[in-house]
Amino acid sequence: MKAITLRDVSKEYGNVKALKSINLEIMSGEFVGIMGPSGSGKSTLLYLIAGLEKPTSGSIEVLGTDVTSMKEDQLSEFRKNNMAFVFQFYYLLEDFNVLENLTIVGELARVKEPKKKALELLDYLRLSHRKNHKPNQLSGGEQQRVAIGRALMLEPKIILADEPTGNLDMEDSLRIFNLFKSLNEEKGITFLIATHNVELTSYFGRIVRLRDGMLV
Ligand SMILES: Nc1ncnc2c1ncn2[C@@H]1O[C@H](COP(=O)(O)OP(=O)(O)OP(=O)(O)O)[C@@H](O)[C@H]1O
Repeated sequence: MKAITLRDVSKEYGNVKALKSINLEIMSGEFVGIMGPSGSGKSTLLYLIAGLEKPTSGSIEVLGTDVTSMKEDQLSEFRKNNMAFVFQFYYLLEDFNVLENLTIVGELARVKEPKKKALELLDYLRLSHRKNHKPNQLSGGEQQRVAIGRALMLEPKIILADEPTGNLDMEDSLRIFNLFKSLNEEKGITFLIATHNVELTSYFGRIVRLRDGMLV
């Protein structure tokens, strides 16, 4: 099944052409890297797929649905049911502990038994012993695992990650990629990961390379 299809997608910011006529197809269950120099359009590509930005021209289908023509409220519902975004900065709620950071998301999305689900995920992420800690009491790698746990609360079919290891050392980066890979293999989640880190390329089943907004 096709997870993501881009047809002739371009994105301009004023007179900056961030993406130029991109055609791309990602199948469900793929583990894909997006690589390319700074400013080549990696983040823009992910934001367009998530529907956080609209393309200037072209169309994007996610799991058979055209996200470019959807209204904002439909789109946020669609996103919530299908996609999660993982960022370089973790954006955790600093005043809440780890368990609460997960349960709050579950409650907002009306997940069944959010606390039970959060505890199961923390166990899976090997973070149970940190559940009562606040984010600032955790290492960068642990904070990113919490952010991933929060993303997993909504059982996404697709995870879009923008430089998810950008703030981490090599050891923590490998741990995050091993986690992504097991989620891909065990739960069939499709991954699209933008990264600069060439040491992580061996994880990818396929690499999409961008230069100056074009696929190369
Ligand atoms: N909101 C915006 N307004 C104006 N220009 C933008 C905006 N977002 C991105 N751009 C421009 O679009 C181009 C592509 O940016 P993008 O962030 O997608 O690249 P990137 O490959 O993710 O870079 P990096 O690796 O540095 O994060 C750049 O020239 C950037 O300056």
